[in-house]
Amino acid sequence: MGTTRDGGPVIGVLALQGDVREHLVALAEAGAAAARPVRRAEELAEIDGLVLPGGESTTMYKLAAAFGVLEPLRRRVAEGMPAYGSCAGMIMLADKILDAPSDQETVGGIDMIVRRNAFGRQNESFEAPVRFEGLEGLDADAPPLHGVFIRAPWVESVGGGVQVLARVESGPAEGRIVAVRQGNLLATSFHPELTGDNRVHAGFVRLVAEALR
Ligand SMILES: NC(=O)CC[C@H](N)C(=O)O
Repeated sequence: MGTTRDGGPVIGVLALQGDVREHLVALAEAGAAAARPVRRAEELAEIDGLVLPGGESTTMYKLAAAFGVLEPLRRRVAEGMPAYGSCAGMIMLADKILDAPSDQETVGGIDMIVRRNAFGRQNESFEAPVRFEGLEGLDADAPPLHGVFIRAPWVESVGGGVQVLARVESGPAEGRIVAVRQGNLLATSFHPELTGDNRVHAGFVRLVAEALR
């Protein structure tokens, strides 16, 4: 889908709820030709890739269903449109979720089980360095990302086609998966959009550009 545009890909941010503005800024800084909010199915047809922001996934799901954007979004993701989800957005991209209301659905696409609010009360919000690999510009030698975790999910388990990009490196949650990639789909438990370090967004912009070729 999508057509090549001069100057780089056009990337949307699902703008139903959550930290939309921060992602728009990060995408613009990371080299997207245009970054625009997306609320409706028609707008979804005009983008080359989509970011699903951080926020609250139960609300995001309900609004996506109410705005009639959930099914079209599932279709475009199934057709191969690149997408990146941070935190609540990661939950939205999971094929299966735990500790969510029983009627909460996702867009899906990544063969993983994600646990909401997984880090528990004591560790509800915290910051930690995250070494990230498997995305252009973010190999094992790159300086770590500053991981901002806010009532964050973790990835409980992944299927065979999913690449693990980062794990928690110390503390009680050591070893837990916090970043993954499956094909054109990318997800992080944490919020690079809140840090001013746009390397994950730059990697995503490149991924979208490559998918257009
Ligand atoms: N910072 C976040 O996006 C938190 C995610 C939130 N706990 C949820 O379930 O959607």
